[in-house]
Amino acid sequence: MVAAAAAARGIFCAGVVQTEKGIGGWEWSGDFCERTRSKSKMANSRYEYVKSFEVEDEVFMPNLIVVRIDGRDFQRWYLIRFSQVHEFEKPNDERALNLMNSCAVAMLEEYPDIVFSYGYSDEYSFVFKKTTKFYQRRASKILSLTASFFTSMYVTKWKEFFPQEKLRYAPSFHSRVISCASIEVLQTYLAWRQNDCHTNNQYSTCLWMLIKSGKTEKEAEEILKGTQKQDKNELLFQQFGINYKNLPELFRRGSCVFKTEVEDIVKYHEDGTPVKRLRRKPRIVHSENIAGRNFWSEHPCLLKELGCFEENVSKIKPDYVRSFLFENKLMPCAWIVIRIDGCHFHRFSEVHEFEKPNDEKALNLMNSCAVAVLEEFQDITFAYGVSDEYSFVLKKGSPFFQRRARFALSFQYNFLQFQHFHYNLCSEIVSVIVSFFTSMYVLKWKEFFPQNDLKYPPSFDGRAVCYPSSDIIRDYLSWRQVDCHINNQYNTCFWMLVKSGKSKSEAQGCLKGTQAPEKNELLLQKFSINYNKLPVMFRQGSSIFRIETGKTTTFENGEKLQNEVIVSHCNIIEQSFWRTHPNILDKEPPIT
Ligand SMILES: Nc1nc2c(ncn2[C@@H]2O[C@H](COP(=O)(O)OP(=O)(O)OP(=O)(O)O)[C@@H](O)[C@H]2O)c(=O)[nH]1
Ligand SMILES: [Mg+2]
Ligand SMILES: [Mg+2]
Repeated sequence: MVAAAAAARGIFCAGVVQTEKGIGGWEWSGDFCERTRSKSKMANSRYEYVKSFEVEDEVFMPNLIVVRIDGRDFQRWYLIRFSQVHEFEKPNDERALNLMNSCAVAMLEEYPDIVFSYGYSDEYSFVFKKTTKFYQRRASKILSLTASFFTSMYVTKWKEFFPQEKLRYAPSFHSRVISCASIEVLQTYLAWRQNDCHTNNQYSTCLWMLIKSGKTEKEAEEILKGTQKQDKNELLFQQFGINYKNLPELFRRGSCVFKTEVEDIVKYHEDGTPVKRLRRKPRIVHSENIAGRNFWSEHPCLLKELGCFEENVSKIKPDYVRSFLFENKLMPCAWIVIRIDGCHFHRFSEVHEFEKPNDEKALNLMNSCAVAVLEEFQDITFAYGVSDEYSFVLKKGSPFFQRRARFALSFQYNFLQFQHFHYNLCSEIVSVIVSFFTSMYVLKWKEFFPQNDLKYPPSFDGRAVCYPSSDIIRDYLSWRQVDCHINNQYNTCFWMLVKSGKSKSEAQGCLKGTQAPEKNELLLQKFSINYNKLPVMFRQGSSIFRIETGKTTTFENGEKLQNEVIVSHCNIIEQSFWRTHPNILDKEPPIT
């Protein structure tokens, strides 16, 4: 396969690979209204074999699916804390918690398969109904979409909860799937999370009271070392006159959101009497024991969609907790691609009136978000984007800690630029990239569409695929560029025909079975369009990578060449591109 691909590269001309079969050796696999609306979606080219590296990650029945999202760097003290930068009140900021709750309500409104959720601090767990078929139960799709939609809501709703406070940088969340083999396991999971809420809240209440009373953080930590629950309650009462039980339920118990039936007035009769209907609406509840039999049995919808709790949880079994902490790892020493794709962007582009078939502003917005991703994550060496998708290539894996150490030595910009992934943790990498990208998309929207409001929050899904060699990673990228070309050529013809008065099905008929040269001919003859003169971004997609600026920065222990992230619209199938930029796939950036 690789040899075949290399042969195709050899006969590449003027930006388009021409073979007997067409562009990039692709063969037409079907005729559809718009190419990107096709059932198979991806073009059928000789590079298509790269799809065989994708692995299935279905969460099989009867496992219950829980997705937990967690704010990235909201707390970890060694990085700039999101909560500190935005001056959250200590230990609990009611506005921040209400914002989290409001996003959780939006989640339940958007995804009917989520039947229960529980959250405190910067985390939220979403429980899907036992029969869910959401995204064919594929773990990475579910976890990425959940993190993305939540992030989108968080950024969108920020102003509502923090009217005085500007978002200083893009918040993002990581997420993971916890699969619970039975309702008993789910019950333990919920008990575990609520127990954590209680323990953390009690600890941080004591800690911050001590700090506010004049102790240093270190002194306060020392005082609390080894204390039991009862000791902490005593400390609060004796020293600060605080009865822990009287603190707000929101802080002590966390919040759950689930749907209950409420009577809604839908309209009024002529005589003024209301017409009421029962509606299922998400409700926020602060229950003392969310894993208790009593609480669960009070809510028929939870019993129906998830099952009933046989007994109360007497002890949180450590073996169960181990399973909650388990995460899938990606293959070591492989190139990793994270491909993200806009969720239902066909609708999104219609609602936001994107130009057809290509909207320059929308593509530039995607590119700008991808640049931000490369600036944030040094481990990403290359990105390629087209339409509503972006592929991010992570450097062939060296161990996470080694990388951290190396970059710590050459510390050059601000801290934010030196965040790395817990290397092989699949859900961590996928969710963080998708979430950060989404955050950027919402934040940057006005910069690219100053006249148009975002009508609803966009979301993206993502997946990770490992490729063992740089030849194959190049074939992967070639596959995406061939796809870009095929879609663009088809869509350009299709929309020109439609704009000239043909119906969509007539346009489809005209293009049925046509090959690349015929489409170019059609554009030239009928519309005087030279396909190769169309904007290069539409024809070749966008590639993003770092180049050296030629400048250096001096540190105590040496010098480092500066680099910058650039967007380029070039042919990445050709050998010449990779020869000109050997750093991207072949060697690590030089550090002296
Ligand atoms: N008009 C216009 N539409 C675009 C543009 N970029 C992306 N789109 C739309 O986004 C869609 C992207 O294709 P897909 O990702 O396959 O479809 P989707 O609707 O996002 O569906 P899922 O990805 O399965 O959720 C295209 O079919 C277009 O309808 C653009 O620049 N202009
Ligand atoms: Mg899409
Ligand atoms: Mg797409």
